Amino acid sequence: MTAAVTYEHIKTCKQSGARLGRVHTPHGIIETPAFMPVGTQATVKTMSPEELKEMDAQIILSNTYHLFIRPGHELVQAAGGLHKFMNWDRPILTDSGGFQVFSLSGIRKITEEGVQFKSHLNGDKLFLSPEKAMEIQNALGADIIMAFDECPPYPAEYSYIKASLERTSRWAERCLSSHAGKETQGLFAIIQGGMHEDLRRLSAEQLTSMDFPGYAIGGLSVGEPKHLMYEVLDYTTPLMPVNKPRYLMGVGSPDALIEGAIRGIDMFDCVLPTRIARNGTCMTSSGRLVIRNAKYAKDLGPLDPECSCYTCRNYSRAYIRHLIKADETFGIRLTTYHNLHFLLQLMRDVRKAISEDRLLDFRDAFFTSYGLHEN
Ligand SMILES: O=c1[nH]cnc2cc3nc(NCc4cccs4)[nH]c3cc12
Ligand SMILES: [Zn+2]
Repeated sequence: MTAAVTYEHIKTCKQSGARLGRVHTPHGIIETPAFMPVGTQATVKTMSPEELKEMDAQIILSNTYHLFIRPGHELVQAAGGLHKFMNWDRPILTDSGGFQVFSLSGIRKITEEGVQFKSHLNGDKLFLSPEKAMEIQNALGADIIMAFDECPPYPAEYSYIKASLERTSRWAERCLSSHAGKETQGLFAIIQGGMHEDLRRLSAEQLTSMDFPGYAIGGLSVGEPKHLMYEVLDYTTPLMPVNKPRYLMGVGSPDALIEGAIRGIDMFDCVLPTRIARNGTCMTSSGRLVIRNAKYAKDLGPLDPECSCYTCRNYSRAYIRHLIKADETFGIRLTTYHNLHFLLQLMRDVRKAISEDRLLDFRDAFFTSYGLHEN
């Protein structure tokens, strides 16, 4: 039986080594490199599915941890699964919950079996394990699901990171066996190993020997300096199979998306565009713009003169600033729409630059205009 999720390599950029590809899933094809908007609680905050399609979001993310504690994966399953529940008929990826347990719930205890923790909502004692994470993600029905892993804290002792990645590999094995027979979903493993080349190699070897349909790089975008993240990518992506999707978790900012693509990454996700939109910070072609700033009070121009999105075609900075200052939800909808469109458009431009073998030139031009000089 053919795997539910497969990678099709289209071409490699002659100038940068970045690759153009397609990820085939049961709910459609994803042109890569791709940015995935995050819809943690079964919604990309304030956006409708129609608006997400309008900006051509190809795939969105949702979170196992959040949907497990509320409304519960059984309810979503009874509603026909996550696609039906949230009226999204394109691909969905769910994270496995491990990372959210560590970043959200206070009390927790890690054992070989799994993780005991308290719900950050009501303090209920809960438990997640590789098997439980597979049961939940199977009930939710996402096209791509993630193995249950531990993202070690940053920084952490070498010995802790080594022991943790070895357990993550044993957990990956358990995910594979409990997922067996449910090939309607593609199960990706997550490479750990902190910022150590030998440990990244060890994790990659252990996981690629188990033959997953796709591989993610975890343990990054956890507070480390950007140059360190790029260094880890420099020696980790070459360890990953060329014929499988490569997903960098939790990244990111416009510069990180471009630098990640140059290093062979195919898929990215980040809460940044939606999160900063809620306090009125916008990504524009000449850098970040904080709309609350008084200098925009009478500015009747668009958020970004270079942008063709719904927000920039119909509303002024003065109007959006007024809405944000007045705490009007429509203001957040307009900044969210623009920020998501900005990153989705950036990835369309990246794919075009790869197809024309000029991604390094594109990066230099983008960084100059965005105000990112080599630091
Ligand atoms: O190793 C990981 N395993 C599974 N999920 C993750 C999600 C991740 N998201 C970020 N960074 C983005 C952030 C989102 C919220 C706080 S940091 N880094 C991440 C690492 C992992
Ligand atoms: Zn715009």
